[in-house]
Amino acid sequence: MKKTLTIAGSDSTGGAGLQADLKTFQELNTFGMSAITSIVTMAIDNNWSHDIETISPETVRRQLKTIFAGGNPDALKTGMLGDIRTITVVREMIDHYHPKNIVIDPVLACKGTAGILLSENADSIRKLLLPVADITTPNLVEAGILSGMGDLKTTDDMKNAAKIIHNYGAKNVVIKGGRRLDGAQSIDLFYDGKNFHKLTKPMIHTDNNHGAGCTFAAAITASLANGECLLNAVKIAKTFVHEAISQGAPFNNYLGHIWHGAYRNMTHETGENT
Ligand SMILES: Nc1ncnc2c1ncn2[C@@H]1O[C@H](COP(=O)(O)OP(=O)(O)O)[C@@H](O)[C@H]1O
Ligand SMILES: Cc1ncc(COP(=O)(O)O)c(C=O)c1O
Repeated sequence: MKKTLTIAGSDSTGGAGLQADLKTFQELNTFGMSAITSIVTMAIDNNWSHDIETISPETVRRQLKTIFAGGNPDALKTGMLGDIRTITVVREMIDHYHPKNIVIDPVLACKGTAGILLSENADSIRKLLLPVADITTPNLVEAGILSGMGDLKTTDDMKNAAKIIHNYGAKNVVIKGGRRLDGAQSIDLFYDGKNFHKLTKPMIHTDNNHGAGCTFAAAITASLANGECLLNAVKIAKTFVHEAISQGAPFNNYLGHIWHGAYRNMTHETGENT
């Protein structure tokens, strides 16, 4: 049995965060485990504003010790992390146990929030986590922050940002253009330090996209655990999340969920990705 681990925050609505990760891990036939770093709640009486309560770094460390006591996972991902102290604990545990297949989803900006939620974490993610990442999966906003380039508007901007982020030590980078990049296609850009690959799917005109980023990174993680190469893992994840978005449903007036179970009913070729 292949084991997967997420180190991430809780989204009690079940769409994003560690809940999305665990569902995706299971859908892709891996045994999911989680270390919880924070609890996010959203306020219906305050325009769905997000509140983040962080779990103490020592509790995060104890969860990771508990998990690693069963042996290393076959792949792991990080999602929303508390603050620099949590990020430091995660790096220390990675240095101690040397797990393979590390996916860093640098969660700094959430859909449904006006601003950047965790911008102060950007520096520590850059310094402590990118150097140990087999792949990092920023969205367009996060790639702009991590690269220092600010607003990214074109695929050429994405290429330049990917190179800068690769130089910080991430072995591979996939920047999610998603709905933030204008056009009829949703374009993600994969960079392995030498070549660029564009991952393209038709844009879905929907607001039911909460959790898409978490799910994309979790599908990469599970696919790596299953022995796929990085490019294949990213292609599978693109198909997985595309199907999940296309079968999403509204949760309330502010939020629409994707359906993490959509991929299981597909015929499993990786689609038109190039
Ligand atoms: N409306 C959409 N139509 C098709 N694909 C989308 C859409 N929105 C997001 N995606 C895809 O979902 C994945 C997650 O992207 P995104 O939503 O930008 O991430 P995040 O949740 O981190 O902001 C990417 O593969 C992106 O291309
Ligand atoms: C715990 C948690 N992690 C991550 C995210 C980011 O979600 P998404 O995949 O939509 O970017 C959210 C968004 O609300 C969240 O609550």
